[in-house]
Amino acid sequence: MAQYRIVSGSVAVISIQNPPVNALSAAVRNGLLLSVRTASSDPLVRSVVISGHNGPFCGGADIKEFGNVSHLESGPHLVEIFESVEALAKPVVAAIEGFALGGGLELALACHYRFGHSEARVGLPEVSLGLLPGAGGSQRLPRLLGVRAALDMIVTGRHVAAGEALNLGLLDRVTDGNTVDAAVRFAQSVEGKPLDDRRLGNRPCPPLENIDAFFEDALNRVRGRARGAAAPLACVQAVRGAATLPFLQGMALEKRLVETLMTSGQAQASRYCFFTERGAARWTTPTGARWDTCRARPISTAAVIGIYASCI
Ligand SMILES: C[C@H](O)[C@H](C)C(=O)SCCNC(=O)CCNC(=O)[C@H](O)C(C)(C)COP(=O)([O-])OP(=O)([O-])OC[C@H]1O[C@@H](n2cnc3c(N)ncnc32)[C@H](O)[C@@H]1OP(=O)([O-])[O-]
Repeated sequence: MAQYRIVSGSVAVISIQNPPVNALSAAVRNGLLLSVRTASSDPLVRSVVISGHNGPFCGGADIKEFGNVSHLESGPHLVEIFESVEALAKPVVAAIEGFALGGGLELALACHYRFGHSEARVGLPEVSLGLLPGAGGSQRLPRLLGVRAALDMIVTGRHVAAGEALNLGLLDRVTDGNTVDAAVRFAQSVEGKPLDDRRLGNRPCPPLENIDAFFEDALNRVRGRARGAAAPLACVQAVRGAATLPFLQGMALEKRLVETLMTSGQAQASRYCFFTERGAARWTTPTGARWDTCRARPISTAAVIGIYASCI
């Protein structure tokens, strides 16, 4: 569930393997933490690249595990894994192809550098599941992009294309070629360099003028759009924590907020919608026709039926 290999003599490549979207299931989380610890203790390893197997980087936490305590507790928490990544004394480069969403982007934010393919997209869509980024995203993203850009991404949950992510500073490099190869070459080029200023948890959030007025306005705007949804308001509260609290206190606030949302009826309903929308697309008929094998029949003739309404 997380493949570990050494390339170019000194670079450990950790590849997340959980098709189809490389979701961070308990097995992946166990494999990821083990791989990070192996890379940390392996004297041959001087840098690390984290990638996704067979296309996407990572579609986030495994939504199928939500509400299932045994599953959630059968692997380390994402916050613990991401703290280990960020604290590693060797540079860690995220090689993002396809998409890095939710916990997948939070993993990339815990890395010291982020490479993206030109067609990749990133985002924190947790709000669409009635949640908020619950593994450091609400605290690290504002420290990287500033409050305004981070709040926009977190409250809307929108996907950001690689070009915009590069302009925002979310990606350090964008490539049209093989992202992992480019990330390996870059990782080698930064081996031995200081990492303190690359650790987002160490950074203060860029200052924001009139912070109270800004967040009051943000809350009012979100209240107007959210129509009773709790998650968008909690997103604003979490980002305000990033702007006003030390990192660890902000992380504690994020944890309280996401734990409250996770058990809410709104989040459970959003998860149900997520899976039923996908289930509805996989229809079958009593005659055996299926969504994945049926083919549209060619239309050779058509008729027009008009309704003539006399007005005299
Ligand atoms: C801690 C952290 O802060 C928080 C708490 C989190 O991280 S919460 C999680 C945040 N992440 C998300 O919100 C991303 C949700 N996924 C999507 O937006 C899309 O899936 C996609 C990634 C853009 C791909 O679209 P697609 O059109 O190519 O394929 P698909 O048909 O949609 O999905 C293909 C198959 O993958 C399944 N799937 C997709 N994402 C999944 C996920 N995150 N967990 C589990 N299964 C997932 C989906 O149910 C379907 O299964 P099946 O029907 O085949 O059995």
